[in-house]
Amino acid sequence: MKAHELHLQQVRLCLQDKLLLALDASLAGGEVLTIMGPSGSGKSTLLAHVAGFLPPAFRASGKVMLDDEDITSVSAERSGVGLLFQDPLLFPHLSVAGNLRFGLVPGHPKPQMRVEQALAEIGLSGFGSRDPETLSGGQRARVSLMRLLLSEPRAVLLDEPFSKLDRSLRAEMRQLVFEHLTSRGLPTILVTHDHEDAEAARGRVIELF
Ligand SMILES: Nc1ncnc2c1ncn2[C@@H]1O[C@H](COP(=O)(O)OP(=O)(O)OP(=O)(O)O)[C@@H](O)[C@H]1O
Repeated sequence: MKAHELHLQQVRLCLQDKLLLALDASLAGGEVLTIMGPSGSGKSTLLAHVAGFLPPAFRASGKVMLDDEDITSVSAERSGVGLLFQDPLLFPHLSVAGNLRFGLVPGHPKPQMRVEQALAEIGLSGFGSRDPETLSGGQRARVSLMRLLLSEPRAVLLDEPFSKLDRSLRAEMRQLVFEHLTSRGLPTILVTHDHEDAEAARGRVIELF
């Protein structure tokens, strides 16, 4: 599997002409960069910028490069940047298998087989026809992760992805997420308030102020 690289080149984000943050960072394939900092320091805004949907109230300079491609202001859908948030956003009108199939890259040669395999990879074989609401929080989180992976992203942004999970599930989910992302060579930016997340990510930590 090809490893990708993500480069934030002298990225500066301003809100009403006031500098919110300045960041210069390169992420190799499989590397997780953790961003921490107090509420309002700009963590989610940074992710929004990398995902290409910076709200109009902000001004940005610098470049976001994915491999050799300039993806500054390119939407995540088009740039191949995958997102995982606190709440697993599964479509309620689709079955678990339907949700996974939705993530699958268009034109996949064997969608049914890939979805079955994906369910097995997250320990949910036989759950394909279930409604997402009938799953536990941890099961929904795993489906959400797998749907992201099936879309074959080139980089991933995680915004507090474990904060809504029970403490007991958090460690398990952290391990699963980081194992999958690093083994696929995906550069990842993790935003979190939780030092245990940062430890599990085993990468650099940048603190915003
Ligand atoms: N759409 C917007 N328009 C104007 N200002 C905004 C907008 N979104 C966020 N802000 C402001 O930008 C600053 C950074 O917000 P941001 O959500 O990035 O912080 P954060 O570090 O992610 O905070 P938290 O840890 O609470 O999620 C805050 O002062 C916030 O009020």
